[in-house]
Amino acid sequence: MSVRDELLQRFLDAASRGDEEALSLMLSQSRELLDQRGEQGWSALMLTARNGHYDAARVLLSNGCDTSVTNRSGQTARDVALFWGHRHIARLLTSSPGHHLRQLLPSTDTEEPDIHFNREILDRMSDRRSDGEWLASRRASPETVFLLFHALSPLVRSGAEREEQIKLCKLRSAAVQELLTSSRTLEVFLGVDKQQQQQDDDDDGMVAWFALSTEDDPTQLLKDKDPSSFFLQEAMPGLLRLSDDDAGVVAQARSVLAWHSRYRFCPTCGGDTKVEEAGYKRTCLRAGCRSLQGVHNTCYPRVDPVVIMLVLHPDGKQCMLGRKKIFPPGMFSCLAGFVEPGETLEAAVRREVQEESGVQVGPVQYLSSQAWPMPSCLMIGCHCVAVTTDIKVDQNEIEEARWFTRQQVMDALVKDKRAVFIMPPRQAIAHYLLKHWIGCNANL
Ligand SMILES: NC(=O)C1=CN([C@@H]2O[C@H](COP(=O)(O)OP(=O)(O)OC[C@H]3O[C@@H](n4cnc5c(N)ncnc54)[C@H](O)[C@@H]3O)[C@@H](O)[C@H]2O)C=CC1
Ligand SMILES: [Mg+2]
Ligand SMILES: [Mg+2]
Ligand SMILES: [Mg+2]
Ligand SMILES: [Zn+2]
Repeated sequence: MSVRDELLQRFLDAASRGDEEALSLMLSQSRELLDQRGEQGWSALMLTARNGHYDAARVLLSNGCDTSVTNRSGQTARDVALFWGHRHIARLLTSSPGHHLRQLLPSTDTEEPDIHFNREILDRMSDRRSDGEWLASRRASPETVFLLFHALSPLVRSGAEREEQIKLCKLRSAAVQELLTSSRTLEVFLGVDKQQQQQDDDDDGMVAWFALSTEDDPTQLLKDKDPSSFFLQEAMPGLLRLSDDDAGVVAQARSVLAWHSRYRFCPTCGGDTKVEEAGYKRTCLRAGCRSLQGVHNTCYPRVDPVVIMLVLHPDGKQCMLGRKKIFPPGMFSCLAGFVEPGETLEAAVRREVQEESGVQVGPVQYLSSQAWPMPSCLMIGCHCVAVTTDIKVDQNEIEEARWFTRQQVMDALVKDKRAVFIMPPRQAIAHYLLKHWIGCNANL
């Protein structure tokens, strides 16, 4: 008997005896044993089903075992369980493949999280974007709020309450008259204040917000404005210092402005473009350009979908986090990656995890999303369950990836002195994915 056959025999014997520990141990050393069949074409799962070993069958299932495999008589493990009267095991095997891994996913019936960049204090009123007259009246109103940007950085000042917090400078019509008429200014209509709108549904009472992006020399501009104001230097972590209200507005404004800065010319023919729909469209000026026929998505602000996922260990007690080289020392976060064309979210999660960590993923579950305006990502937050556990990182993308226990995540969350890693900041959806997983355990 070869070494391989001997190993398989030992594995099948453990299944016949219902020895869960031996099964787990052997699988952790050689996963390919999982669906292999012995002399009579019987797999380990069939043997647990034959002998009524419920827990051992669960161990095999939680490792991602294939329930559709048949023996030489064409019976599946479920058929075997029914034949020998083990109804509870038959029921276990009736559930869809991956059912047991699926049970490890946290519940999703929660409120939408109020995380950074996600708050919507403005009603975008897209139907007004082409109403030139109305826009002109809003531009002239003394109530209207103008946010100033230079090179995608908002004009801000230090917050009064907390030193680390910064506030958007909300300029009034009188302060931006010159900018409004300058050809070096780009204007985007952001919407109207929702709160104000509720109090007063008269059109003239609406407080409109605009973003103005200027190419003028910022030092010159600042001279005659509030001396304590400044253009925020680094988007990361600078934008994380905004209040939740301000962050939501910046997410919208910065993404649209970033699109303008990258799509100045028509991506279809390279021609000049003109800005329309209050900053929400760029139309090619070259007659006959293909982008003028039908709906061309390059004419509208772009969003890049990115999946971000907390990978759960099949034992349900650990999760995988990774480190990029650019992260602050000690910080570990969820893996993430751009969705590729022609890919579902689930496929993108499986591919990115496999690429970056070598781990294979089974069930995937969406939780919630976050706008991430660096420059225009939509973070799609998911939990997923791994079916393999050996980590082999892609050094180009990730410096290190590790499994962390719930306790280790808890310690990091409360910044306990025993913490072995630093959590991603509370403003990132990665933080929320971790917190949600921890919160779902009633024992903690
Ligand atoms: N809010 C949060 O908690 C987090 C947000 N993020 C954001 O998600 C983004 C994507 O995550 P990564 O791990 O960097 O993605 P990734 O794992 O797909 O790798 C990025 C690399 O892939 C290439 N790439 C492929 N498609 C691309 C596309 N459509 N646009 C740009 N580059 C593309 C580039 O070479 C890039 O350097 C980050 O840039 C970051 O802004 C990332 C982690 C946490
Ligand atoms: Mg990647
Ligand atoms: Mg990545
Ligand atoms: Mg990628
Ligand atoms: Zn064109």
